[in-house]
Amino acid sequence: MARILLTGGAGYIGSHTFVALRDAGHQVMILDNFSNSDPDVVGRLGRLVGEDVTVIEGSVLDADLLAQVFSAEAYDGVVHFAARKAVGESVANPLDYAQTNIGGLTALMQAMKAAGVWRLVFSSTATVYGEPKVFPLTEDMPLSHTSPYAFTKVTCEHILAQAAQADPWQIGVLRYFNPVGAHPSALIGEDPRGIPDNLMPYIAKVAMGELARLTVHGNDYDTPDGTCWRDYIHVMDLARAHVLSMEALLDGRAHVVNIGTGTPVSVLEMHSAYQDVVGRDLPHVIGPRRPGDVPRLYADPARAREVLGFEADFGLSDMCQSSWDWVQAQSAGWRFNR
Ligand SMILES: NC(=O)c1ccc[n+]([C@@H]2O[C@H](COP(=O)([O-])OP(=O)(O)OC[C@H]3O[C@@H](n4cnc5c(N)ncnc54)[C@H](O)[C@@H]3O)[C@@H](O)[C@H]2O)c1
Ligand SMILES: O=c1ccn([C@@H]2O[C@H](COP(=O)(O)OP(=O)(O)O[C@H]3O[C@H](CO)[C@@H](O)[C@H](O)[C@H]3O)[C@@H](O)[C@H]2O)c(=O)[nH]1
Repeated sequence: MARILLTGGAGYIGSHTFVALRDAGHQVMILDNFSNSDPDVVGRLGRLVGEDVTVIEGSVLDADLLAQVFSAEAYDGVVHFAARKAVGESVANPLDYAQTNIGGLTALMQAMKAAGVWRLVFSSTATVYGEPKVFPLTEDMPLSHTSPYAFTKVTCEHILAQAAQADPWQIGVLRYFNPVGAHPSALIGEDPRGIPDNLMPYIAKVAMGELARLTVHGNDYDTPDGTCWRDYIHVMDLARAHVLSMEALLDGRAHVVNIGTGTPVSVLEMHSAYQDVVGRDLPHVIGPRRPGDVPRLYADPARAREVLGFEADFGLSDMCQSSWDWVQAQSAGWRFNR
């Protein structure tokens, strides 16, 4: 049993990881400023783990708060989710993204260093591979960036590598591919504000009748059906990867790994799989390409298997089913009464 702090633990991936770490027998605390999450998630996490959950409300940019947090409790490690993640918004507000994502990491690491807490799991992304030409993507490929958001994650990875040269850090970098789906209880899931940018939440809103139709962003890419390939990973699998990552660090095994399934899925294949789960046609039209999209992005998952023993359990229909259960539960409003 380890004592673990999750920054951004009230968010989409953090909340699922909280449950997975608790289920694995660890003691877990959350630090979150709720800038992109609903405080109601705290009650729902309490239901899932069967006892009250307390969240330290505040920012990873607050050095005084971080010093208090690390002096109040002897943590064995930290999983750092807290960040801003909207690519388009990062183009409009690059300074905010640098401040939260890079400044948040350095503030956290300074506080951890002062407290002698050296184990850190970091949320990275497939977007650090830039516009790759060779597939599947392996971890030794060069890093680059096509947005301020990606720049912050590439920079964070460099900072982590440099810090590990200077001090006895044990760091796990997880490069997530496309996380989707929700907890089978439908108590926690992804709750995008406004019109979703991402494919599965968008299809879910079409299925709910909240949006009229999916626009497929381009069908003239160099893929079999002309629509972009991505490597979608169930958030339950992703959450489990964090447990394995932290346990590897407790065992002295630092790592940088892709977390994906290794199976590319096109936009039209995703649309079709969601239709199968819902049991009816979901309207879609073909639109122009979305600026900045890369045609293909999928992982070589071999290193995660070798280093962490991680392999995805869930397939595309499980991902769609859990998303569909989640959005229906949200809409029915019975999530608080279960
Ligand atoms: N969801 C994805 O598609 C995806 C893909 C690759 C990487 N990531 C990375 O994974 C991490 C988690 O992503 P997510 O999808 O769960 O995002 P999310 O927005 O749902 O969760 C992030 C959480 O961090 C909190 N937060 C933000 N700024 C904070 C601050 N200054 N101090 C304290 N808390 C703060 C938010 O309130 C939120 O609860 C992020 O670092 C993101 O960049 C996400
Ligand atoms: O309404 C929509 C939304 C998306 N797409 C397409 O669906 C695919 C997937 O798009 P999306 O779900 O937005 O994911 P990505 O653009 O791959 O980006 C996500 O996945 C990356 C990691 O792979 C993260 O870095 C990003 O933050 C995260 O938004 C792309 O081809 C999009 O053009 C559509 O055709 N119509």
